[in-house]
Amino acid sequence: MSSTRHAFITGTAGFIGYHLAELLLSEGWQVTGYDGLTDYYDVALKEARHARLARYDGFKAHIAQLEDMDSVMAAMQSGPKPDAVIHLAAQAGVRYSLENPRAYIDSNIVGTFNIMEASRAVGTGHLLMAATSSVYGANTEMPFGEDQKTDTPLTIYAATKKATESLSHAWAHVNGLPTTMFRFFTVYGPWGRPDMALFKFTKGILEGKPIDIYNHGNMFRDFTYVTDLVRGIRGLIDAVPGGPDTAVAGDSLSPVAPWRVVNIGNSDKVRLEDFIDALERKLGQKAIRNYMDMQLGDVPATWANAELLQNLTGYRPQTGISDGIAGFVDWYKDYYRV
Ligand SMILES: Cc1cn([C@H]2C[C@H](O)[C@@H](COP(=O)(O)OP(=O)(O)O[C@H]3O[C@H](CO)[C@@H](O)[C@H](O)[C@H]3O)O2)c(=O)[nH]c1=O
Repeated sequence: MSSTRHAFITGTAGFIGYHLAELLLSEGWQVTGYDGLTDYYDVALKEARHARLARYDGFKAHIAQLEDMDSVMAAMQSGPKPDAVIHLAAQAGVRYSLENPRAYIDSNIVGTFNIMEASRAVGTGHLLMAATSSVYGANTEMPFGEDQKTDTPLTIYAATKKATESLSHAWAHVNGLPTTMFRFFTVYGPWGRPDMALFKFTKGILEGKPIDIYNHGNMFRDFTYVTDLVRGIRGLIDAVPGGPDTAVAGDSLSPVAPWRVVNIGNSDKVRLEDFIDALERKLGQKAIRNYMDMQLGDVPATWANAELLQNLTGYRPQTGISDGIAGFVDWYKDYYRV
């Protein structure tokens, strides 16, 4: 019998899914990717990520929508039974959910249920799915811990992700399917998303155009470097939730299901203005700053308590913003030849 491990990853043409797939492929895993290549942002960037994964023999991609249950099931049954299913595909982005809320219901609720159902049907050993730090919504107690209430989401985006935490808990209870939910904190780095702040700021500064800075720069984010993030996910793949007697210190493990939720964040509260200053230093160019008011749906601050991740995996993210920004800018200049 082959000892090669098999992962089914959704969103492999996306920012985080691409990085995770590359990490597992480099470790010798077989990876089945599933991605809808939606045009929420530049499809060429998504195709370029997939092209890099295609250099590995162990990678196979299925291009279809999450909402298409027949395709999800066929893809999941196409290879050996996955040791882990890691669901990272989503309609992402906080602000676009004000414009097009239905896209979030379709992709994040219906699509996530399809992944849950297919995971149960094939009997994977571990289902891992992305929620978001945005579920902490209007909470003000910092840092955000997994034991806090998350009953005040500020956008439909956050609400759909919170809903998937509830749906997956019930699913894990009913089916005994071990499930880990992640709450990510503003992930950034090479191959990043064009709708996110670092990409928009870098592009604007290099083109000599003004950059829009929300809430006059008076916001805080726990910026998490993508390489650190996928190392955290990698550790959690092997931290399969079991019964209540397997809980570690500070665990969010459910008393009635093999289910837990884990923050993956840098545990560092960075002021947006300081982040932009660091970007200017790396680029050697000043930004033209267009200060704006707070945007509807935005949270003023995020800051992760990452102790549970450390207790489960022995690892915690550690890249500071100057190294992280440098990693992004070097990639951006190389990829766009500027
Ligand atoms: C796009 C944009 C953002 N900002 C500000 C808002 C935030 O304080 C900060 C970072 O914004 P973003 O890079 O869009 O990230 P954020 O709002 O935290 O949301 C991200 O992080 C969330 C939490 O992990 C994810 O669920 C979202 O999918 C992801 O987009 O920069 C600006 O000032 N101007 C901008 O144009």
